[in-house]
Amino acid sequence: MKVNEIFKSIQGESTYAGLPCVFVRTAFCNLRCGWCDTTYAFYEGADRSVESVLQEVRGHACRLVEVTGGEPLLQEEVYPLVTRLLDEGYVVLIETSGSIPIDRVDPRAVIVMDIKCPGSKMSHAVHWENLGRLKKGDEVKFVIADRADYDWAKEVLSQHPRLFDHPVLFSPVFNQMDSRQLAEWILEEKLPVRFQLQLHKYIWDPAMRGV
Ligand SMILES: C[S@@+](CC[C@H](N)C(=O)[O-])C[C@H]1O[C@@H](n2cnc3c(N)ncnc32)[C@H](O)[C@@H]1O
Ligand SMILES: Nc1nc2[nH]cc(C(=O)O)c2c(=O)[nH]1
Ligand code: SF4
Ligand SMILES: [Mg+2]
Repeated sequence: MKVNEIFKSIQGESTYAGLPCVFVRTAFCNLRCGWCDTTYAFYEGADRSVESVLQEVRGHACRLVEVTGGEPLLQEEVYPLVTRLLDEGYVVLIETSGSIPIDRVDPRAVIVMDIKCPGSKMSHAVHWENLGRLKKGDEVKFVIADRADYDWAKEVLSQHPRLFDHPVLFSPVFNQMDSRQLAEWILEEKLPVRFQLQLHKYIWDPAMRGV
């Protein structure tokens, strides 16, 4: 499989945010979200075997692993990789765009699935059948670019109330959607969602580092 990078960091997203985590970032993506912060993974990647990826992950001595991308579910070998990681006792998160069927993923993995709002320009690619395939422990994320996305996400939630069986993350588009404004909408409207920031950007992004 084509792997763009493997690195250890503080998990910046989802209910696992704040935990040390090893990231396996695969290359290529079938979508082009207008606000994507990982365009460098669209084409760049080294050919790696499952075994060599496992070896590198083991070297980080960290029990939480996130497989992300690019779009990880595009790569055939991601499925056996995830199973091997789970067999070795890792907690495995999969960050996916929601555009690829999730039914081939080892059910022991935690799926963190975006539902792409119109502001991403990729709403047409939502694989709606995925919503009914989410299992206990999986999480859904709406990345909010503006009020239109916020209203669209509310509408999706009203049409699919079972989504609230999962953590529903509302995440502002970094440096575009005003975080305070999004938080105030959620509070004013008593929306039972989980507001999130991309924690890693507040730790390492030079522009965001507090003085
Ligand atoms: C880079 S994508 C890789 C995994 C998969 N392709 C996906 O979209 O979930 C990982 C996550 O980064 C988040 N993301 C990417 N760019 C962002 C941005 N500019 N602002 C906020 N979140 C962003 C999205 O929530 C996305 O789910
Ligand atoms: N620290 C850190 N946490 C993350 N959580 C999800 C990420 C992603 O790009 O999928 C990500 C990332 O790129 N960095
Ligand atoms: S699906 Fe993920 S990797 Fe692909 S363009 Fe969108 S945010 Fe970027
Ligand atoms: Mg990222």
